[in-house]
Amino acid sequence: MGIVLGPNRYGKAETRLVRVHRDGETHGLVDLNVSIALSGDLAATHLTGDNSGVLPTDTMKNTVYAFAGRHGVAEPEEFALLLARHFVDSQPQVHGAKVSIESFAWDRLGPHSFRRRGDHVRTTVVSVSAAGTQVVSGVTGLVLLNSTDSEFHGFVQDEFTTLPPATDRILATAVDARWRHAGDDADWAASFEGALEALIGAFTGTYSYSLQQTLYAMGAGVLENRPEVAEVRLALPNKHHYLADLSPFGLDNPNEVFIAGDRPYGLIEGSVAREGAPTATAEWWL
Ligand SMILES: O=c1[nH]c(=O)c2[nH]c(=O)[nH]c2[nH]1
Repeated sequence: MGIVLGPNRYGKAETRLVRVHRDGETHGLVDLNVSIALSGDLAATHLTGDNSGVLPTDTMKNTVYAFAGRHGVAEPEEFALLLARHFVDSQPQVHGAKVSIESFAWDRLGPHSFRRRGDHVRTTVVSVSAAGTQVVSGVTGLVLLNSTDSEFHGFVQDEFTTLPPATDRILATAVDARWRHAGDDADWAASFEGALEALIGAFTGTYSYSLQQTLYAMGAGVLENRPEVAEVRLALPNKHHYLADLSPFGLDNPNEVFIAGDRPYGLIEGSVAREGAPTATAEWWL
């Protein structure tokens, strides 16, 4: 029986970096969680423990801090590109680099005071290899709710179906969205803000007959507003809200009192792409 080493990669996960940009009295703050995964000629260390081609993950962590000091940290996409290209260009045995960054936003309270924004997290995943350079931006944990303009009926009924048709329900989700850029050069800040606005606008502006329909509208909204984006992928948990039965208390409930469900939840996932856009050069998501 032959045994072979399969695909592998390694790197430092979740390097936490806070960078203060001191511009006189007024400071800027960048707060990142950086994960690096390198792939390439790594068979020797797996098969014999020969580490001559292994750049320590500790060095990768140091590189994050060194680059933050030397170059500053502007947009996460830019910082991820800088790191990914560095590892592929400087290490002949490294053929692919994937740098994933979570960015935590801080709102300004004063020239040097900040309050961490508690809701969504901005994400980026940059992949550099001979196949190309791919930049994916995204957002996770963006919790949205419409208290009306959502229906769900006309669905399949089988012997196990008990769900009543809904003609006026709450639609709520925690958006996990990623969008793949056609190129590797963009105004990353404007692109992110525009995509976020398009996602929110499509969620709030769609009269929905299913979360699937809302998902498509959100993906299409990003593509319509952001020409630099090639494909949008979304994972939308359906945060169910169940109408509370108040009849035991002699009360009616005209769609006002709800039980916020926790689990299980519906999970609606899908991709919306621009026809003719460049295809992905690295595995990304879904
Ligand atoms: O928007 C919805 N899509 C579904 O597929 C589904 N299934 C379900 O039970 N409720 C819902 N709601």
